[in-house]
Amino acid sequence: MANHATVKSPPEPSPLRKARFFQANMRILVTGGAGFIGSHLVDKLMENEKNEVIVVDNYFTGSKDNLKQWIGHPRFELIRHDVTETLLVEVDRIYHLACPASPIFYKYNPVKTIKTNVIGTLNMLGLAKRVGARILLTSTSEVYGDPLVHPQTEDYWGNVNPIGVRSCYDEGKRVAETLMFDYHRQHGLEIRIARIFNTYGPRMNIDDGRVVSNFIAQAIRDEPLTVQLPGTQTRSFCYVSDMVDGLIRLMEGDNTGPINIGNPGEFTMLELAETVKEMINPEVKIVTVENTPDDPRQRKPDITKAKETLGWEPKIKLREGIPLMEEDFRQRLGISTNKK
Ligand SMILES: O=C(O)[C@H]1O[C@H](OP(=O)(O)OP(=O)(O)OC[C@H]2O[C@@H](n3ccc(=O)[nH]c3=O)[C@H](O)[C@@H]2O)[C@H](O)[C@@H](O)[C@@H]1O
Repeated sequence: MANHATVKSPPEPSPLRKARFFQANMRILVTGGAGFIGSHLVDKLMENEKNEVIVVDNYFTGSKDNLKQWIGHPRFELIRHDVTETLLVEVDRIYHLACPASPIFYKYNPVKTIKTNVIGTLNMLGLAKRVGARILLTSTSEVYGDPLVHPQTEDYWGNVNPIGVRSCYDEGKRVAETLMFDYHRQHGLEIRIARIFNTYGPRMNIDDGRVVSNFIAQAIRDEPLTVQLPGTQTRSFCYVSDMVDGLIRLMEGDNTGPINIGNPGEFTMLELAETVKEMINPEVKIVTVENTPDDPRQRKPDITKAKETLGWEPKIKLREGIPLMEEDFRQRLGISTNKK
């Protein structure tokens, strides 16, 4: 038998060995990641090349448009999914944001809102337990209801109407917090709870219905700014990049929370209207309109805990944030300036 194998060429490496697999250090799920805060959080998480980000969203208030910069990116996945249904994905971190946040939208289908907060959070906790992920819930300043303590500290238990039109959201988030702590105590889950105070910035839905987006859109469209009565009610507005920074610090720190994340700069709604008028359209009218039931009269976060445990405090003042949002709204509305 002739031996033909005189010169042996090395064996071809298998296609699997040639392929360069992406190795994520951290696989992160963001529920509600196509929404306003969610999409800014995704932008920040994607900056880190070691992160792989999976977004689930049902697009009720979120939009693919907010994530168009990432669609097709090898470290990014987008899944149309409603958190009231179960989900199984292998992840290390879960940022659980999914829930409509604007009163108009969360009151539109209150039963669905409470299902999202209760069943949605149960499903995400079940997932966290199964895959051993750390989970962060974005709760809300609304858990304080119409607060009798001012500013609000995390140990204040709140003043919430359990049967009011806002309770699908307020009580829903309160149950979500309870579930988080029960899973923590009963199953040893790693949990984080952020209590988010009114947040604003680019990508808010133009017809979202919340006050900053309403006033900015109205000023640009030259329509009267609608201050809901009495106009002396207060809110404290946090710019979205500060919020995202706080959420990531909370997730990666070692305090479970709850921790208030918000900007303590407090304004009445009349002051906000005057500020928007002065900065965007000095000619625009300010009118007063009826309010909705159970509107909290005052709200301002005490952020001592965030400062001490996360080394976090907001950087962007309202007067710095408004022009950034104005620019985004003008682009989307296709209105360059008010003055002809
Ligand atoms: O913006 C947010 O992050 C919060 O928005 C809502 O809370 P709320 O404070 O009621 O938000 P807005 O609807 O923006 O209302 C704020 C105040 O502005 C007033 N408002 C609203 C809209 C408007 O056109 N004019 C106006 O004066 C309302 O009466 C209220 O007193 C949600 O319930 C919170 O969960 C969410 O975190």
